[in-house]
Amino acid sequence: MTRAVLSLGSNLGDREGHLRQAVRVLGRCVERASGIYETPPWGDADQPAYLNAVVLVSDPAAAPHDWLQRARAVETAALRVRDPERRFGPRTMDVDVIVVRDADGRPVLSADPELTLPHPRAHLRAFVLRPWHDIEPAAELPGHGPIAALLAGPALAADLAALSPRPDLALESTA
Ligand SMILES: Nc1ncnc2c1ncn2[C@@H]1O[C@H](COP(=O)(O)OP(=O)(O)OP(=O)(O)O)[C@@H](O)[C@H]1O
Ligand SMILES: Nc1nc2c(c(=O)[nH]1)N=C(CO)CN2
Repeated sequence: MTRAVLSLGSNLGDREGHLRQAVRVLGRCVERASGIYETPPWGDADQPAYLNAVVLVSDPAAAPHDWLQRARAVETAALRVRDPERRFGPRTMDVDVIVVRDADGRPVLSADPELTLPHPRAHLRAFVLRPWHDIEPAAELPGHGPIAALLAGPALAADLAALSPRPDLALESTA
């Protein structure tokens, strides 16, 4: 049994459609989904704005690496093409595994480059922490403390101010 926090991002094509497709592909393991934010590109400014969201997922049968496999399946479903020249470049779909917790709620720690846990850049990314905080306000990022404190700190203030909630969009169908 593991639970995970997954970050979803898209800045090419039907961005909202890609995020909604991600939720569909992840299926019944999605426990909670955040609202959608419009966010300026991080790490490589010369690309369109992203839509970002976060989902909390759980599965009695999933090991930590299964979440990476599922993340890749979601990216493949959105026909993501990797550009080796642009590490943080544009993409139809990006799914990052932010944290994984075991059945007792303990965080899984990993230095494996294939699956580093927690995600090594999550603490720098308002586009991850803000939607995550909306759906799990008391969450902690192992090694960095409460996400509420990270969001209140000076390092993320400018990025946070540049995020725009998109209440006109939703991850899950309300029909
Ligand atoms: N926690 C993690 N979540 C997702 N991918 C990870 C993680 N830890 C390591 N990786 C590895 O990172 C590699 C690059 O993934 P990807 O192309 O999605 O990176 P990126 O989205 O460009 O950058 P970033 O990981 O900073 O968001 C993948 O091969 C994957 O195995
Ligand atoms: N705003 C924003 N910027 C990014 C994102 C993302 O999801 N949102 N993903 C990236 C891939 O590493 C690089 N930059």
